[in-house]
Amino acid sequence: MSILQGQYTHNLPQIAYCAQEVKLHEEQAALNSGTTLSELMQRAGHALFELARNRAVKNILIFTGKGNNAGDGFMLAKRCLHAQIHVTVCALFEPSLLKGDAAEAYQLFCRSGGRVVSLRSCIDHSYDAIVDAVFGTGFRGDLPEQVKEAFNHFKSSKAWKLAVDIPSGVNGTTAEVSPDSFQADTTLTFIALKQGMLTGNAPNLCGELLLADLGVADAFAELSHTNCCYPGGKYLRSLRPVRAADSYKNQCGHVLLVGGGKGMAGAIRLAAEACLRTGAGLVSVATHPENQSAVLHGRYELMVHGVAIAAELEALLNKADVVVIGPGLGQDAWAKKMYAAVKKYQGLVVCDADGLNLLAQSHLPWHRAILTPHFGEAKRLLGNSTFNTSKRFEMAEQLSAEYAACIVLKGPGSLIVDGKRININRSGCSAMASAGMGDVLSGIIAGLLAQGLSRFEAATLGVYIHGLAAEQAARDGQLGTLASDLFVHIRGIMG
Ligand SMILES: NC(=O)C1=CN([C@@H]2O[C@H](COP(=O)(O)OP(=O)(O)OC[C@H]3O[C@@H](n4cnc5c(N)ncnc54)[C@H](O)[C@@H]3O)[C@@H](O)[C@H]2O)[C@@H](O)CC1
Ligand SMILES: [K+]
Repeated sequence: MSILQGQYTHNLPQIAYCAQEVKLHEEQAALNSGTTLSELMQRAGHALFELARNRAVKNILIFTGKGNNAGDGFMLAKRCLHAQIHVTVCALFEPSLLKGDAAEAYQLFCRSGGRVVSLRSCIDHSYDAIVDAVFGTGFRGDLPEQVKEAFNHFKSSKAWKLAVDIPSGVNGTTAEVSPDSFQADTTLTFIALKQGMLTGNAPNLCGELLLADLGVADAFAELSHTNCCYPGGKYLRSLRPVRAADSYKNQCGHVLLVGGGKGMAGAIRLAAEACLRTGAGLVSVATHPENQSAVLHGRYELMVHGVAIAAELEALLNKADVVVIGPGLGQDAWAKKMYAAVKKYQGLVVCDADGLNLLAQSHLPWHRAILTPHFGEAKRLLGNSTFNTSKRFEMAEQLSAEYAACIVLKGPGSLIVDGKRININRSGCSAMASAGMGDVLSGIIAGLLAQGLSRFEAATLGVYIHGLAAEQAARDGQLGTLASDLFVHIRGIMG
């Protein structure tokens, strides 16, 4: 099927752009491909129509806005009229506000016999599909009240919900999400992936994500810039360390995990076991003397040291290739002594949990570290910074610059930022809100670092393995997924 016949794909590219970048270059990309923006709008309408037809939609409601996103909606509506699909277009803004290609699309719809209606006249009917053609790449800020009212009215409708380009309410550049945004089952996005759709709460609002490049992908890629990648599973799996047949344990890296304050043996044990399962050759634990036998119990591959004073820890640090600090560490005097000793360590460090909370008290950079904050920890690390912390990209980039570290900002669509490079992880539930999940992630990343992966690779592959293992564990049908349920899956994914 050619582009002109409305092609779209489930195979998403491994690169994403700011929504502004798409807006900036779409016209030139069209010209360089021998076409026009008006033709692109027709292609967008055609792709939407093919998608609706493949779903055997019979009775469709389309909400329209005042920009070109609405133009795509009118193109879809016109095709529905011609195909004798019952279509209702509810204009949430006066059509007289439409300009250029969108105004022309509206005229075409009217000339085909279409009429727009108000929200009041469509709320008492039911539809098998509801389409959001209100805002796309031009959206900023919060949704206007009449748009919220329309979306809220159909919130519990069982209709299939399709977002045109981006669900209205999602900022395609920053990933900020307005309250009452459109909750799509499917989003058909155009030309290129927009980074703001891929992280935080935005992926939940997009539902299944499809792409129609409208035949201008190559021209667009030549014109546009991005430092944001969206690596696929095949690439990520290619990063897995491979063990030579004649290797021995001392060649596979030695990780030292520091944590487990009084009465908190579980977190460090989870992190240490994740490290073993990811393939680290030797795994040592430095924990409060009270926890020594609890951490060792049942996992005799670990070397567990009860450590009371900094000098004991320093001796262990000298033997380690990679250090993890934070799981179950606490913030008492013992924890502060351990943290201070690790902060002086010159090698690679993964810092999580209370390690991050102690770091937030000093705000000192940590070269060679990977920091793995969730949203709350990230806010603490940024202190009294006044910028809007719902902007995930800015937040992660600022953390990376301030701490000179690689940042893993956890959450659905985890962001991995190292200097100027940004990855968005594809796995949906890398930071499931259950006890111990973060500890397992820090252990996986350290295990990968120990086997020679770069910070960026270890963080990227680590988040992928963790997310995939969590998804697989959840699919097993347990009531709640336990962090330790991930272990068996980690082995499978590591191959
Ligand atoms: N011919 C073209 O230019 C093409 C455009 N495309 C579509 O056009 C879209 C982009 O079009 P536009 O640049 O017109 O942008 P939008 O259609 O997203 O709308 C922008 C309009 O909404 C207003 N607006 C933004 N945020 C608002 C808020 N919080 N409250 C109230 N009003 C707000 C802006 O002032 C502007 O009038 C894409 O997402 C895509 O769907 C595609 O069809 C490809 C071709
Ligand atoms: K939309």
